[in-house]
Amino acid sequence: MRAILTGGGTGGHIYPALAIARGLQTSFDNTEILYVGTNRGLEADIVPKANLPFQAITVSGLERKLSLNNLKVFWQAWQGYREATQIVKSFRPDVVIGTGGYVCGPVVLAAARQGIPTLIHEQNALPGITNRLLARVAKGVAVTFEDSVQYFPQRDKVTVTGLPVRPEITRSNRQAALQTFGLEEEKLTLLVFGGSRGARRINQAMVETIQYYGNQPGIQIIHATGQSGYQEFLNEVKDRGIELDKYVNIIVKPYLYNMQEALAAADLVVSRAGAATLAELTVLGLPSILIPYPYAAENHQEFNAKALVDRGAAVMIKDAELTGATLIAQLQKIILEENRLSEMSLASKKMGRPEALDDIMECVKKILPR
Ligand SMILES: CC(=O)N[C@H]1[C@@H](OP(=O)(O)OP(=O)(O)OC[C@H]2O[C@@H](n3ccc(=O)[nH]c3=O)[C@H](O)[C@@H]2O)O[C@H](CO)[C@@H](O)[C@@H]1O
Repeated sequence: MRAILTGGGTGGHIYPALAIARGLQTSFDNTEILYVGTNRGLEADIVPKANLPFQAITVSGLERKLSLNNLKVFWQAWQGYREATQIVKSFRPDVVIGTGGYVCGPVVLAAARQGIPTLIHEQNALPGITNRLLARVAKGVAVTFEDSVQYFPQRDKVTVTGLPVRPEITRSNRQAALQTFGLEEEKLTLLVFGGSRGARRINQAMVETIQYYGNQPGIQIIHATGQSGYQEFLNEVKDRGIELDKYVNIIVKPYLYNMQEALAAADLVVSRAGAATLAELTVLGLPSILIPYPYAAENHQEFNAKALVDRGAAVMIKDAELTGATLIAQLQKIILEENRLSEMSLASKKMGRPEALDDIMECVKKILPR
């Protein structure tokens, strides 16, 4: 099996592509993979580190408002398309898979025009522009959320597969995880983080929240501030006269490298609503309070959050409404209401798709010539 994978810009498009690459390597014989991205996207750094061959083409993203710069973008897209055509011709893939981001456009299009089976994977409830356009030419469309099916008029091509999570996420054990953090088993564990880079707004609300719950019996908190927000958070805590080291039930870290353990320890999560995070929460059946990042493209995180809220798996607080007080009020409501946590947890688990990678592999098999 020879496959080209493409997708990029941010980690959100690259990690699913890497998971799919691993899936192909285990599901098909003699798999040879080529990853096509741009030199400016994060993929140029991440993909070679994952030991996959990488080739770059020239493309850049369209500005969402009318601008002269977009003329240059169109020219580059044309150039990128010609480069992609050459790459596809010389690599001769059996399949081309795109996971979103503008680099997918020329690559999937070039493959489709050469009659090569193409699959796209969409991570968000509100599909990105590139994927919406590519759905017309792709042979298969795999989506993460049931809610995004409606945006693809080509219904018969669409399969709801979910988003593959890192394998270690489902392998961790609660008891061992609590031990790692030095936390107690009979307390409710709240995990708070704001996506991979942290979220300043969440950190600000957490100052008051930590003061409220500090040394309260029955609850313990793990809070990841994000690398860049760590010092600022500590300063704000100090300015408020809070002595963090006196709170035995609060752990503050810049980043959680062992997220699988933090999730295993958690009973309730407060976070942004990125697709990877939500896939992890639902695969583990974790209830959550979601605060969508309002500046994500086309506000897609709010659509992601809504998918969980509509099914009773989460509660949403809009970023603009987030304060220490609104967060504490929502937390108290969920914690105190009888059976609320277990009902949310059940609803979350129902949305989880532990077999996402297998289902994507089925989509690949379906589009290959018999
Ligand atoms: C800001 C933005 O536009 N983000 C987008 C980006 O998400 P991006 O990949 O940045 O964010 P996600 O929320 O999807 O993923 C964050 C990942 O970081 C991990 N983590 C986080 C904190 C920590 O301390 N340790 C740790 O390991 C989480 O477990 C998760 O796996 O692409 C996704 C898929 O297109 C979109 O849904 C997101 O909206």
